[in-house]
Amino acid sequence: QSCQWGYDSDNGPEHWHKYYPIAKGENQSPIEINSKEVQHDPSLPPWFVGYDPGAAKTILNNGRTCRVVFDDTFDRSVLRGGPLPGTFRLRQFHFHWGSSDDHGSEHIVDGVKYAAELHMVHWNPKYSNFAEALKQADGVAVVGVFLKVGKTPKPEMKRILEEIDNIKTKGKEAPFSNFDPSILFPKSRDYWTYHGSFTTPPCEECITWILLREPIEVSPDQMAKLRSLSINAETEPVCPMVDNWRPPQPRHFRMVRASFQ
Ligand SMILES: NS(=O)(=O)c1ccc(C(=O)NCCc2c[nH]cn2)cc1
Ligand SMILES: [Zn+2]
Repeated sequence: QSCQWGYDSDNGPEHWHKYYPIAKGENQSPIEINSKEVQHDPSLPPWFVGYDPGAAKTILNNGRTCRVVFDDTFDRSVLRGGPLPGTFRLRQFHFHWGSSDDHGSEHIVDGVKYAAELHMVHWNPKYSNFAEALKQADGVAVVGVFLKVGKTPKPEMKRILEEIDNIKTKGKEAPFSNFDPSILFPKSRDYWTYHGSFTTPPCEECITWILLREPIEVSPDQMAKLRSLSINAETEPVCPMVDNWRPPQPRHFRMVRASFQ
């Protein structure tokens, strides 16, 4: 189907606006973070999470990313504080990564592209559901964590990467229980925050981004494992799931605030 968006030259980020006009909006994500231009705001409060490991449900390959889904039918796993008005419910987390270790993140910091970027997606329960929340400017909050390649594997990634063998192709899903995603956070809580959008179509401009300054470190083998996912269904020719990132979008008149000095 021609409007099936993706990351190839014929359906990638340069084409998205044809079916999803918001993609050319003035509050699009990702963006480049330039330390010299951020507004240091010491009054920005710390953010907190209270995640219930029992809320984890499944891990799936949707043909574009590897996503872990949580029960968000009540305030079971929540994010609050920081720039947010009230508590936001954790719905899912997923990743974006490159075809090699030198690129793959969506946000770029002072010219640095990380190998991957983890997005923890939360929505504002003052709206009746996620579909309603994504129509509101304060509807969604995403915590972004950069993945940097180093020698030491991140043991907390083990569970996720072990499941990958069961969800190699598009549409595959496996049970994924008893997982507290806060173990994936780095030590520091320092963050940048700005108002933006989904980095995938329809690119609604409903997201308060909270980007953690400190990357987590993963090993080359762990990155290779992510790259062993395929975008095709089981019956189709193999097509590796790599480079599922959107390039930076114009910042326009948006301010990026830093919680740290
Ligand atoms: N990369 S990201 O910005 O964190 C992000 C987070 C969540 C979604 C998502 O849940 N998409 C399906 C539901 C939907 C969105 N808009 C209309 N339906 C997409 C991208
Ligand atoms: Zn994402």
